[in-house]
Amino acid sequence: MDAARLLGDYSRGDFFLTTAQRSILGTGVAAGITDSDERRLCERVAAALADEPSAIAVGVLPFATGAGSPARMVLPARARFAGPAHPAVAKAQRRTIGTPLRTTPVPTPEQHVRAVAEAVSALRERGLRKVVLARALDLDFGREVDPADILANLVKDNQRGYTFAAGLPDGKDLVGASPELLLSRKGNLVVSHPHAGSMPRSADPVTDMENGKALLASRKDHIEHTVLAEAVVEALRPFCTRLTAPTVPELVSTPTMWHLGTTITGELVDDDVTALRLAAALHPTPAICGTPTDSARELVTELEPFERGYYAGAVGWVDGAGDGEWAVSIRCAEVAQTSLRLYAGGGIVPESDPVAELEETSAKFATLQRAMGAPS
Ligand SMILES: C=C(O[C@@H]1C=C(C(=O)O)C=C[C@H]1O)C(=O)O
Repeated sequence: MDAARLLGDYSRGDFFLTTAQRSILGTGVAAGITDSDERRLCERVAAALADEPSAIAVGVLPFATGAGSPARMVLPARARFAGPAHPAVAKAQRRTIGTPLRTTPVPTPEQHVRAVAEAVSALRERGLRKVVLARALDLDFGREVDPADILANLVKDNQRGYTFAAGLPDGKDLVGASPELLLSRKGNLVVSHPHAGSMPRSADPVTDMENGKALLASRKDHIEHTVLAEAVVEALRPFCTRLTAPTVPELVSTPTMWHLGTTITGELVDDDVTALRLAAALHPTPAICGTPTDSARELVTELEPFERGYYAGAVGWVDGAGDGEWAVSIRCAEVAQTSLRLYAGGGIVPESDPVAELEETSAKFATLQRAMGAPS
C-alpha cells in the first residue's frame, strides 16, 4: 500500500500519522475510549486491545486532562498501513487553501511580550527553572476549510518528523507536523527525542548556517535543553534499564526551524508497560510545560488567555503488543468548519528575552502557514 493513497483516502474525523517508519490511516470507530484520567485510559485501552490482539488504538492526549479536553483513543473500524510518505507523495499536487478573511492573534503580540516578561520574573520569584508560554492565531475563512488539504500540504512540506491529523472529541480536527518524538516503544526498546532550543531557518544559505551555529553556541538554549533532557531521563528511569543519553545535544532541523535535540534510549524492564503508558508518564515534558511541572502548569494557566486543548499534548498509537509511537502535538492547528486556531510556544528561562520569544513563536507558526499557502 502506498502512503499517497492512504493520504488521499483521509477525510475529516479520521486519524492519520506518517513517520520515518510508517504511515497509518484509521477510519471509522470500532471502539472509542474517552477519559480524563490517563491511568484509567491506559487500562481501558489495554483491555480493549486484549480483546482484539491484532488491532491498534490511535488518538490524542490533551495538554492537561480534566480541563474540558479528555484524552481520546479510538480502535478504528479499519486501520491501513503503508511505508513512509516520502518519496511517495513527491508527485502529489499542492492543494489550494486560500486566504483567511481575518487573522486574530490571541493574545496580541504586545500582550505576549508582556506575558513573557512576567514569566521571567515569576521564574525568579517562584524558583522555577523553565516555563513554556504559547500564543495562538485565529484564522477565519468564512467558508469551509478541509483539514485534508492542510494535511496533504504538511505531508508534502515535511520529509521528516511526525505529520498527523486526528479527530477530536468536540468534532474538530488537530492537524500538524511535529518534529518531536515524545516516545516510541518497539519490543523492549524505548526511544525519546526531546527538542528544546530554537532558531528560525533562513532562505539565505549563509544566514541559515549562521543561525544553526548560533543555536549550537547559545548558552540560554543549552540551559533550556538541559532542563528538558534531564527531566525525560528521570521520567523514564523507573521504567528502563540501560538508559543512555548523550551529554551534548545535536542540531536538528525542520524546513522552518533549527532545534537542539537529544536522542534518549532505554531498555524496558516490564513488558506490560505499553507505549501509551510511557507516553502518559512522560507527558507533559519541559519541552511544552516547564520545570517543576506543577508550578509551570500553574504559571501557564495564569499567563495564557486560552485553553491549550490538544496543542502541546501528544498524538500517536499503541498496538496489542504494547508497541507504539507518540509525537508531541506541536506545529499544529485545531480545524473547525470555517476557522482554524494555530498554536506556537517557546521555552522561557530566566535568561530569556521577551521580544526574541515573540519572534520565535512567529517562526514556529510558519510550519502551518506554509502549508496554508503563505510564501516561505
Ligand atoms: C512549544 C513548541 O515547541 C517546543 C519548544 C521549543 C523551544 O522552546 O525551543 C522547541 C521545540 C519544541 O519542543 C511549539 O512549537 O509550540
